[in-house]
This record gives sequence, C-alpha cells and structure tokens, in this order.
Amino acid sequence: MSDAIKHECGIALIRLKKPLQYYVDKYGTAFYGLNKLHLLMEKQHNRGQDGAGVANIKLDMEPGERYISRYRSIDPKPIQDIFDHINKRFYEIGEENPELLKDVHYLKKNAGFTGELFLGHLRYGTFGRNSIESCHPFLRQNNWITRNLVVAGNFNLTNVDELFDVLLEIGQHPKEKSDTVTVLEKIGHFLDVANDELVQKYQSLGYNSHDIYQKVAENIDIPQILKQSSEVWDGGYAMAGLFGHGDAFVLRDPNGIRPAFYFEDEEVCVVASERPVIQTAFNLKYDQIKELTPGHALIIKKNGTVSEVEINAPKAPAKCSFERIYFSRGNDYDIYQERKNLGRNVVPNVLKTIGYDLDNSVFSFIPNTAEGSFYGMIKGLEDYLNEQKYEQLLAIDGKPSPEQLKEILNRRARIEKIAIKDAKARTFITQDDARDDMVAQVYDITYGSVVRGKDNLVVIDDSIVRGTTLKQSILRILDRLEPKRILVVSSAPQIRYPDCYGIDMAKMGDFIAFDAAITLLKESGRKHIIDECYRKSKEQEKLPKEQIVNYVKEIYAPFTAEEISAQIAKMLTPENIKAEVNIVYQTVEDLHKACPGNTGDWYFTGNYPTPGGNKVVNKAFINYIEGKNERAY
Ligand SMILES: NC(=O)CC[C@H](N)C(=O)O
Repeated sequence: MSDAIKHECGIALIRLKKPLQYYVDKYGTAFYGLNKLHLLMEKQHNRGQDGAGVANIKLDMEPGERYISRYRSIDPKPIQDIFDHINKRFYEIGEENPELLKDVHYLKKNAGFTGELFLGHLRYGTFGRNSIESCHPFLRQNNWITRNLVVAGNFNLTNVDELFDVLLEIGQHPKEKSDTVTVLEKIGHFLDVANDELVQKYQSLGYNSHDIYQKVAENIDIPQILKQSSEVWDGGYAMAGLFGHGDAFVLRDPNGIRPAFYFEDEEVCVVASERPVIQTAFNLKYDQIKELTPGHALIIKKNGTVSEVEINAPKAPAKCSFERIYFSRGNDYDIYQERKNLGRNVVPNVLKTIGYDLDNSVFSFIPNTAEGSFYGMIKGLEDYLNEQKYEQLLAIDGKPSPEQLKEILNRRARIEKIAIKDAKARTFITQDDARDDMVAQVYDITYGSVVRGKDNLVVIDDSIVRGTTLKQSILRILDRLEPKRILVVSSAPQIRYPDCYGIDMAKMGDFIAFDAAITLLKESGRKHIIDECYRKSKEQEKLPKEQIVNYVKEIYAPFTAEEISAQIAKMLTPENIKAEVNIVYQTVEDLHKACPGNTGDWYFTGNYPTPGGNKVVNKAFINYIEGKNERAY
C-alpha cells in the first residue's frame, strides 16, 4: 500500500480454563496466558499503531485483593512498552527468589496480570483523539464484583450521538464523549439493571449478601445484557468485554463487517481479529479455528463453558473486503489465495493496456502488501503465455525445429524487483523546500531493470486512496528508469465512498476517484450535477438515517470506471516526467469473484450495509462542499 491508509483495530482475548498450576506443570510457566497474549498482539501489530492496551482478571480472589489489572501505552512501540512494563515486576520477583515465579498462589496475590482472563487491544483511532485515555481496554469499576466491566473493540458506530443522547435521557452524566465510553456505559447500564433485578430476586429468596453476589455471578444473563445494549448500534463491531467476576464475551455485528475468529479446547478459549494469528500462537490448523457468526456473541462463562449465542439476527452478510485486500495479514490460508486471485483477475485489462506487448513489458509491485496479488498477476500472465505457446505450436506444420521450440518456450513474463521501500523517515523538517525531495526518496528503484524508452513498466499496488505517495514519490522515482509507459495496477477497485465501520477513510476529499469525478463534471460543464447532489443531500440532512439515500452515487453515474481511471492517471502524473502514466483498477465484479466470502464493498459501490452508512456519506459530501475538513461521524 503506497497510501498511508489507516489500519484497523485488533482484539485478542484469552481465557485459561484450567487452574494456573496446570500450565506451570504442563508448559513450565505461570505466564502461559500472558506470553500467548503477547504473541497474539505482536502478530496483529499491523492492525493498530496509535496505541495498545491489555487487561487481566484474576478469578476467585479474596475481598481486599486486587483482581483487575490494566496497562495501556501510546509509546511508538506500544506492545513492547506494555510487556516490558508488566514483565518488570516479574523480574523483580525473580531477583528476589526465582522459585516465586512458579508459585501461582504467590503470584496471584502479589503481581498484576497473573489471572486467567486476558484482553488485549491494538488501536488505530477512528473517533476522538490519539491520547492514552482513548486507548482500550476501557474500565467501568465498581465495588460489587459483578458490576465491573472491561471493554475493548474493533469497531465504529455511525450513531454514537444518538446513543450518547440516550445515556443522557436515562439520567447519566458521561464524563466524556467517546464512542468506546458510550458503548461501555450502554452495556454498563444494562449490567446494572440485571444486577439490581437479580439482587432483588435473591434477597427475596432470603440469601445473605455474600451469597447473593455469588448467585448473581452464576446467573447473570450476559446475552440478555448484550441484546438490550446493542439493539440500536449501527455500525461494524467486534466488541470484547470482561466482567469482574470472570464472565467474558465477544460480540460481532449482524452484517459481520468486522472480523472475529476463535478457538476452544479444554485448556483455553482464544479470540482474535485474524485467523492465522491464533494458528501460529497456538500451533493449530486452519480448520480448528472458527469464525464467529455475525450477530452472535461468544460467551465464555466463569465456569469455563463457551457458547455462541445469537444476540441480533444476522443480516445480509457484508464482511469487509478491505480486510482481504489489505488490512489482514496475507498469511491467512484463504486471504493468500484471494490476493492471488485479485492479481490474476486484472491480467486481461493489463494486457489490453500494454497492447499485449509482453516482450517489452516489465512487471513488478509496490512493496510489501501487494506481493500476494503480484504472484497472482504473474500466474495470470503465465496462463496467457501458455495459451499463446499452445496456439503457436499447433500452428506449426509438422514437427517444430529445435530453434522454433526454444523460441516459443522461452517466452515468459519479465519480472523484476523494481521498487524498494526504505526505512521510514518520518521526521522530515516539515516546511523545508527539500521536504518533497525527501519524501520522494522513501522508495528506491533497482537501476538497470528496464530498457529505456522502450519498455512498459507495470507495477501492482493493493489500492489507491489519495494517491499522494504515488504522485510525490513512486511515479517520479520509477520514471528515472525511463520506461515508455508506467502502468499502475490497483488490486482494489476505485475507492469512491467513505468508510464508517472502523477504517479511517471519512472524508470525500481524501479519495482521488472522487476528485477525478468532480473534475470531470466541472470540465464537461456539468457542475449542476454537483449542485443538485448538494441540494438533495442538504434536504435529507435532518431525516432519520433509515430514510437517507446515497445521492453521491450521482456524482459518479455519468462516467464509466475507465473514464474515471483515465482522469485519475492524469491527476496523479507528476509534472516533468517522461513516461505516460496509465492506471488499471480491479472491477467490483472481479473483486467479488476473488473474495467470495467477503462481499462488503461500500467504499467501492456506495452500498452501505447499515442505514447509518448513508447518513455518513451524505454528511461527508456536505462537509466536502462546505469546505469542512472533519470526519462525517
Ligand atoms: N479502528 C477501530 O476499530 C477503532 C475503535 C474505536 N472506534 C476507537 O477509535 O477507539
């Protein structure tokens, strides 16, 4: 990915189902859960760079003993910072007496993060600031054990304002307006209600105070609480939570927009945002990992029982295709195949654009996430060439001569490693005139890989959002190789609409495809379409989200995808470069063929799976026209 598109958040949850001593005996460590959590988080570091956090709950502690620990960090290397911080205490204990590091009783009484229930989170913020206070997990503390709640999620809701107002209506006074706090308080409210009801019930049955909370802990109906609190959430979410007494959950949105995978056996229950992460951390096979059903919650009771429970009826599946194209790590069994298919599917259009001139074309990719689709593109080119060789051989009268055979068989796609990504140099002195030049050097090239003035240079990238790095850096540096033409291939279709479900792409002006369509409208004397779209958007601004229509589609409607691609190519071509620049995008249809299980495509099509999406795109368009540079949710 050449654009600095923002990653998702990632979650990791572990419940150790056996007493800690079991892991000491079997694996030789009292830190089995903590180490696995570290691994799960490290392997998902791609999902969030703003910060990270972990929480832990110890089961069956005595009153007066601490049982919830949490640590968060916005250090440039937050995962390392967190585990350094946690492990420091263990080093101290080890210095004192190494035996104590295997004494689970001592550890539970004397050190944090030695419980049985772990929750980790990696954050890329889509709401609010990048402060440590915005890092998950969030805590809602209480002196009654069953009222304690810890929450972390990969999510974005379109109706946080609405939900916030409901909190006010019921008389709450939230100390801040953040989406995670709003969700936490929403669940917290129904948790309180459930507690009150159960306490009353057991009081009337004559239980004493201590036993009452024991009974509450055993009988609290987590699915009911989740139903009540999530009923009106509009958005994408994989929301994880822990309760003070030891129950836990992970709830997935009804369209399955955000991913969640899990594994369970007699020792552990593990949940993460990506499947191969669990495979690697616990040495498991692909089919041992389950995907959490949309609209369902995984409920992990304190007693160790695990079940998937329907919370909200699943809706039309719209699992995020961007996870497959770019966000999730490419080492997932399915995702690797899908990325290769994405590359393979663009081949016919690529061949057409280069006039089928394989002899004078060099193929490469933008490091590193486009590597999977590059392999697919090569396979597609090989298929094409094989087809040609077959035809050529058949066309020969009689037996081909050795020379003919060699010539035909030797034809292959010319593949080179062209672009190299060097270490990030983030700390440029900003306003300096030399800055652009420095930015241009973030990528480098392999000299001598292209025949000057003669070759087409084809490079595949996974997607193009704003295209800034392409324009400022990549195209300029590729032009130094003096190809006749540079063809940039995007394994994703044109990004035309904002995301409001957890990817930070919330402004129309951030999309080169949108810029291109607006420019085309203006240049062709059709500005009235923009005005009309603005008028209609404004008119429905105050309507309930269910009634809002995505009129922004009308901005793109007059043009074919190819016309917009051509305009994008024009706009992204830097001044003073020699090569002709073309851009070929994946079609939406081919995207669906490549990633059949993840049909969520609203950023490409404007078809939002929830009503709130239409409200967001409406707002984003109004913001754009009115010159407001802010998020639309
Ligand atoms: N990318 C995400 O899932 C973000 C989670 C949440 N909306 C936050 O900003 O903290």
